[in-house]
Amino acid sequence: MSVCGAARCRWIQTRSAVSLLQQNRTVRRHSTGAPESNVIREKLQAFPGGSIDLQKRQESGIAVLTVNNPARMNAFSGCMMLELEQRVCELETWTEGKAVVVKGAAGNFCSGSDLNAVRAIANPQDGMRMCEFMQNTLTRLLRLPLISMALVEGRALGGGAELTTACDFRLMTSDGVIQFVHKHMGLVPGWGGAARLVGIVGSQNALKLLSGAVKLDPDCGRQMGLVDEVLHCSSGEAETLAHAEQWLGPFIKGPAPVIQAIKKVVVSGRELPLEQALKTERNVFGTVWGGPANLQALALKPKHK
Ligand SMILES: CCC(=O)SCCNC(=O)CCNC(=O)[C@H](O)C(C)(C)COP(=O)(O)OP(=O)(O)OC[C@H]1O[C@@H](n2cnc3c(N)ncnc32)[C@H](O)[C@@H]1OP(=O)(O)O
Repeated sequence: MSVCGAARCRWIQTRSAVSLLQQNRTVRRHSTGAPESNVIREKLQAFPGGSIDLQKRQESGIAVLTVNNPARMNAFSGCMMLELEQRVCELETWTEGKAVVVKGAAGNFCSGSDLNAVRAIANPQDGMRMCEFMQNTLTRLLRLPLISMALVEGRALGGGAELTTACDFRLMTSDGVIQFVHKHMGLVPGWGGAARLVGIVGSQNALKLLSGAVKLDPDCGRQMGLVDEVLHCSSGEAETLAHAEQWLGPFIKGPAPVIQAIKKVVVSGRELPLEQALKTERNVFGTVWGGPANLQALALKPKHK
């Protein structure tokens, strides 16, 4: 990414954090004086491997974000965590976009954080820094003005299961498994997955999934409300992705500014206290009222002229 792009990323990150939840007013600093986020960035940089690939399809307005580290079942290396932040940043400024599909490479979703990296930074301070970094990135992913979907083929384990909860929808292939394996690792979710899971399935179900480290198959996932659709397709990744894009079809029909506005009012309704959510809704309404799509729709209703 260019320096300009990186600066814009930081600006957007700051702006969205301030405008939406008014969090992080002060930059926490390490004893060296460097911002905490830079301390963990340097540490994560030391763990290479894999990539986070982004393909933006201008014609459909759908982006495909791929967690790509098949030799380690798509586990997140440190560099991949940093790359995810960059990719999310690119999506934040994609004004023509409507949706993003998050998937794993080579028929698996993601096996969480790379256990080699975890081992090397296995102290509470670095653990908390890494979690804060991933929480920020996944919160930004969930707040994108794009409709997001986790497409779970194969396994979504640990941090991989948490990643699925940072999307608006979850689709699973019939061989898919979502498992919050943290308990088996002597851990709890730390990338915001527990908080989001409670929001999606309720505290009773979340407690069962986390304390039982339940291997959730697609049908149980649907019953619990974690999974929105099960895809029964057998001809490989491309066909599965095509099915997922087809599923998104009705929700992304229409102009990008309207789809993005819809997502924005849902995010504010989901996250903000009512008064603030209502204010945001008015502001977002103002961006589409009298806009091209609105005027075009009015022109198609001659009876009401
Ligand atoms: C945020 C907190 C977290 O995410 S904690 C991490 C949670 N994740 C885990 O505990 C998953 C650990 N992995 C496993 O249990 C198994 O590897 C799973 C994914 C079930 C696959 O088993 P199986 O089909 O037998 O393959 P395998 O074990 O031989 O794995 C293939 C190669 O991939 C690697 N791998 C897998 N997961 C990770 C991981 N999270 N970090 C680092 N490496 C991972 C395995 O080590 C194995 O590599 P290699 O072929 O032995 O070099």
